[in-house]
Amino acid sequence: MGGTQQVVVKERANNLPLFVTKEAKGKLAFRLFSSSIFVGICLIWAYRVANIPRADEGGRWLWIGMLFAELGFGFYWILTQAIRWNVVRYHPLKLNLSQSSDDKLPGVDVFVCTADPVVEPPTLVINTVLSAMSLNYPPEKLSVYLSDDGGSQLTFYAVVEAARFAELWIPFCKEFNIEPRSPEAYFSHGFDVPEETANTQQRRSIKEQYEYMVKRIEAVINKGSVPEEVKNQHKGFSQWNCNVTKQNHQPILQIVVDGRDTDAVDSNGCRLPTLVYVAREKRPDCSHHFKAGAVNALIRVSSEISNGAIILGLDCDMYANNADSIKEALCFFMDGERGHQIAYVQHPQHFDNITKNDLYGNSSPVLNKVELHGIGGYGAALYCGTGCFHRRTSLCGSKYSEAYKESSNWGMRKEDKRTVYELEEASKVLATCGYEKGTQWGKEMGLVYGCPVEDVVTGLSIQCRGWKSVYYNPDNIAFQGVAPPTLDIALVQFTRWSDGLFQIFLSKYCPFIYGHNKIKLGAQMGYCVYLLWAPSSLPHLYYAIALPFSLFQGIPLFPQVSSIWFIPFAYTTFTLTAKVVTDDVSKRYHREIMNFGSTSIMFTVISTLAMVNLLSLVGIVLKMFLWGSDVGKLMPQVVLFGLMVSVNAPVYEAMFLRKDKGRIPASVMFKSIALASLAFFCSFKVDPSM
Ligand SMILES: O=c1ccn([C@@H]2O[C@H](COP(=O)(O)OP(=O)(O)O[C@H]3O[C@H](CO)[C@@H](O)[C@H](O)[C@H]3O)[C@@H](O)[C@H]2O)c(=O)[nH]1
Ligand SMILES: [Mn+2]
Repeated sequence: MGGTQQVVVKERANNLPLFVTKEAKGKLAFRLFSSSIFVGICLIWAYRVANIPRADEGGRWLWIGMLFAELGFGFYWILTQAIRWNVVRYHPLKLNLSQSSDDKLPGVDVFVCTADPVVEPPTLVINTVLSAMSLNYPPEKLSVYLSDDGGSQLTFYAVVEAARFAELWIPFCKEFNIEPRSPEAYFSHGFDVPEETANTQQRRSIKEQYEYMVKRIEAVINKGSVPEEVKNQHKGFSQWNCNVTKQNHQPILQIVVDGRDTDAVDSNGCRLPTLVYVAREKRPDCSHHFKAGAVNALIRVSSEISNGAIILGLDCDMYANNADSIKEALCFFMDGERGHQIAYVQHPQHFDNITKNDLYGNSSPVLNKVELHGIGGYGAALYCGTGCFHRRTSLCGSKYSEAYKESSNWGMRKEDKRTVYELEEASKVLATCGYEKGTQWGKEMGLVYGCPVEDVVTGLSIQCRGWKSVYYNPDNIAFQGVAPPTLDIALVQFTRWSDGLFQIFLSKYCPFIYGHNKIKLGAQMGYCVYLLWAPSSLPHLYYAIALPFSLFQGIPLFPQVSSIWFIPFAYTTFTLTAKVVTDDVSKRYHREIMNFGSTSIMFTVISTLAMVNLLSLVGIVLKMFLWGSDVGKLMPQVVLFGLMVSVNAPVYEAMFLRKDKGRIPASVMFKSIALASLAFFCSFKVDPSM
């Protein structure tokens, strides 16, 4: 081949597309179906408005309430259509990327956040760290940072142990190409190979080493402090003087593995990735902004040490499952045509502890498999906090510009001649409390402060600076986390999210205002599906309350089955989402039985509603059988009501039948019976005609 020809071939290889976009199947069918539902909704609204009872008729206010509830349902439904209308999927073309050489690849910094050694045990944290260190990527371009908001030397001790174990674990992972890359997940899933191969022997030996390490760490945790002889083995421990507490300490920072060091090698003699432990400064009089503050400190610290152009953020329980996830993400960022527009690539949150029936609805299949693709179709994938690859520049506040297309010299890393000590001291300054004063950190730079769901609002502000984002949900799951295993933890999490998301809607970040002319209308609507998640519960609540009362008082709220007006109602299926339906009666989460067991106010609400339904049911049955009352004209309500009562079955069971510790406590039960009876008999007085 002549010289010119060679150049042409090379150029073409560089210009190969690195990802493709595919539209979801069945788009037309969906759009037709969706339009027909819209017609149904309009008919329901028309029916409600046209049939409002006169002031002298019963049930006027109940009816007007229904009108508002159905307007609410309908508008929310319209918002949800925005994220189903245009579902697209992006597919990376990894083989095309592998045609460009390693030295073109950008540096990648992985951030792992932990906050408390009790709630988030150090062995869990180091499994995430180890899984990140062993990702398939050139080690001299990979750095892992652990942010420890617990400021705990127990966690630091576990990290020191993990660094040593990494020397065995990384070559093992790469030699046998195993997945998942978290040792705990790998060994606990029982990958038993029948015949004695080199792999089995080596696996057994590494498993032993792993278990031995876990034992050592647990012994130290049980003791509550690190023994003197262990402390003497690593200079890092000297940073914990007697004044260090979780809320009050100087910045603590230790480069545990220095990736520049040619002597930092694994058992095969290959270089190790950089590993850094950071506990940013904490002072009682200085707000630390939770995870957002921790991530922003890491952004600065990492810019001093490795300055990777790509940042992967992981919660401490999200281990890497797919070993090639970095290269897949790079396909999006490095695509010659569109890559320069992309600020981040978000993976869904997957959990490895989901039970068969997904008792608390944690796996959110509609969200992960449809909606997030749908909003991603507008180039506006949500940033969900964990499992997300960011471009450093866009995360640090820069505006998008076409000029990025020309200037993508990813591979460069500046030569740094400073000693580890000098580097550590320079980095500590960036992790002090005072550093952010008077700067744009927490506003235009880094993660946005002041909202419990800092991630979503940060993603929105990045998009409003002109960037695009990609949602990517590969079959080979990239990251796996831990879903809340009890109902109250799950509810607290949902409350924090729905509350925080609604705050965004009410703030200056409301997508319709903040995103106006900056992101597409469909994306604005899509954001609002989540931001209005909390108020969207109000129409549900109204249905749950109005239905039993109206039924007991004999007020029809729906057209009779024989009426033509019944058709649109039957078509829209406004039933309550049956997240709690399970007939399993075993005790623990893995045996899939609901765990109430606490006196949380949320359980009082749930059981009071269930009691209102139950009392009405008793009332209706009495009316029918004792007084021979005709419930024919109430048929649609009776059906809906029957569904509602059956959805509540686990609640009745937990109140009256169960004896285990997960039952609804007696105090909650009595409270809810009292409240429900009160509400019930008040309504009884209001309408003496029944
Ligand atoms: O002061 C804090 C508090 C939390 N974290 C870390 O933040 C992560 C998420 O906290 P967690 O308690 O697990 O909350 P989740 O509800 O599971 O988090 C989800 O929701 C958050 C927004 O509410 C996102 O930031 C998370 O990425 C997302 O996984 C964990 O790694 C924590 O260690 C800190 O580093 N510092
Ligand atoms: Mn979590």
